[in-house]
Amino acid sequence: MASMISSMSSVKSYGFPPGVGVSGIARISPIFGIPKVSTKKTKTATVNVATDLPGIQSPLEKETVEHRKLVAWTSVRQERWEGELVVEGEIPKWLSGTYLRNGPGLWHVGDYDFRHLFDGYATLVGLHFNNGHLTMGHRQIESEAYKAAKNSNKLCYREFSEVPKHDNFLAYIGDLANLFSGASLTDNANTGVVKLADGRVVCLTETIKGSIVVDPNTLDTLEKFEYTDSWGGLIHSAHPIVTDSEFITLLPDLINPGYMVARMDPGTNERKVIGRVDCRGGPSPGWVHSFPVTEHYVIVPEMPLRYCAQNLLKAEPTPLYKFRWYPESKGFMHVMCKASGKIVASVEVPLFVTFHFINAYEEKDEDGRITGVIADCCEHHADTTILDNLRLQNLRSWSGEDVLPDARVGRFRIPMDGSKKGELFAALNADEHGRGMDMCSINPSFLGKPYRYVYACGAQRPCNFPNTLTKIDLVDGKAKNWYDEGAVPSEPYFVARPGAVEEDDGVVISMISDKNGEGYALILDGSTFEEIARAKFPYGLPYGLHGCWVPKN
Ligand SMILES: CC1=C(/C=C/C(C)=C/C=C/C(C)=C/C=C/C=C(C)/C=C/C=O)C(C)(C)CCC1
Ligand SMILES: [Fe+2]
Repeated sequence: MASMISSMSSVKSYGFPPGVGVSGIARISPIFGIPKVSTKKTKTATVNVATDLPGIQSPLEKETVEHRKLVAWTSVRQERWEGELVVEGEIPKWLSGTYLRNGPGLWHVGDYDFRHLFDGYATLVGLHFNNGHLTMGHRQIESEAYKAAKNSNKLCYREFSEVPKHDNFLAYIGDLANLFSGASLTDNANTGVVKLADGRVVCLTETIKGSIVVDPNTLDTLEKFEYTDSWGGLIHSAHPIVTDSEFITLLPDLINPGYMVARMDPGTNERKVIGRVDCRGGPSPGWVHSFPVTEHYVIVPEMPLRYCAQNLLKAEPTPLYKFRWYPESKGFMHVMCKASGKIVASVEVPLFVTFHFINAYEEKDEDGRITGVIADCCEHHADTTILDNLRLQNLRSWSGEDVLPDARVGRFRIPMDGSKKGELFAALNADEHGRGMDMCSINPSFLGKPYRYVYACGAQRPCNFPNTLTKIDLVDGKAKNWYDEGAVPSEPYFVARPGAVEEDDGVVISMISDKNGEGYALILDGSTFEEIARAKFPYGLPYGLHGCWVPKN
């Protein structure tokens, strides 16, 4: 263990209560009153050693960990760590910058266990690449929700499925009022992380207040990202479109069912409205976890899995949490012109369930006229079961059966000739990626343009969660798959080689939780999809959702 940590290994002190570090090098903060972690001293550095940590996991976690060593679904063992990793293989020298990955990594407060993957308090992991060397750090995001839970040892804000318990009826009524004002909603920014064109790095979730600026180098929580406009709203898409020139976001309107599409200029905190889409079905807007854009259009999906005000008010989770499946309300895809805000197409499409759009682009005829829009997503065959699969109990208690619902690259074709209906079909035979498909990335230079390659998590069955990394060639309809038996890889993230011409010239970064309870950073060649390097973490980390790349300088 110690041999993994070079003399550069250090964890800086940020004024946490005194931990167990020696000489001011290693300091950790026990999470929520959990006993302190032991450290061992190496010849050159003090490191936090991740063995034998009584009490570091909650009772339920301890029980399940005994059955299976995988730590993807167990809380992060300490608040922070930082150090250099030993690299096996060779990291290209051109890979210079930081890969940040965010996700819900802490699923309990005191003795209370959260129930759903999406409930956990945000754990930010940074992989800092420099001249072939790799330093890793992780730390908890200091949201109000996290700090309040830490201070009071109980849940204080409404998370994805968890609601604070009320001592009496009056407190319950107060909480309902706070729900309408947004005061009781969480700011636990546990879903993604983006680098804005002006250099700020923001962690995000679906509550607007859960937008938090972090330092990509130290992983410090810097400040809340406050919007200076007066659009208000409580929720937005967790995945805004962020490039070096644009930031586009979607705000569902739960009162007059629809969506506001807005942009924000670099260096500002002010969203400016591009336009509005009125819903065509249902009593409420469809859940918009993400949406795609083309060069000229914003594509607004209206999924029959819709926000549900009644479920928002409930104290106990419903089968679909804050959402409801309304098949009779149908599904629609709307196309809005970025420049004018006008809706240029709005079509009914077959029922669908998707959380992650992959990309979209415009189809043109031989005269260059736009005839249609293609929008690709990770589509769950119009089946909401995946939400239930992502309950922690299900993830932790896998018995070896094949229980991961099928998913595919769902391709929407939206005609631009005024037709009323659009199509939805599989872009390739889903057996190529084991009928598992989610957590995707592309070469960001191809955003909104015709493209060929998708990197995602696929499946080698039997499994209960996507357990492979897959590179899909949408032109040949073929996939290359990476698999490590018993391991859970997180979203593969493509970083292009500077000066690259080919779409897949670059590397793919993922973080793996392996069957022994350990974890490593994995670097694959973007073209061959072969491993080129890996670097073991000091201990396995919890699963994470989405990442971003922050180039040096
Ligand atoms: C906190 C509140 C909400 C929060 C919603 C959140 C945090 C939603 C997060 C959704 C994510 C991370 C979806 C990811 C999907 C991944 C999949 C399907 C992977 C599949 C693998 O096969 C609201 C619900 C907005 C309500 C207010 C309170
Ligand atoms: Fe997501």
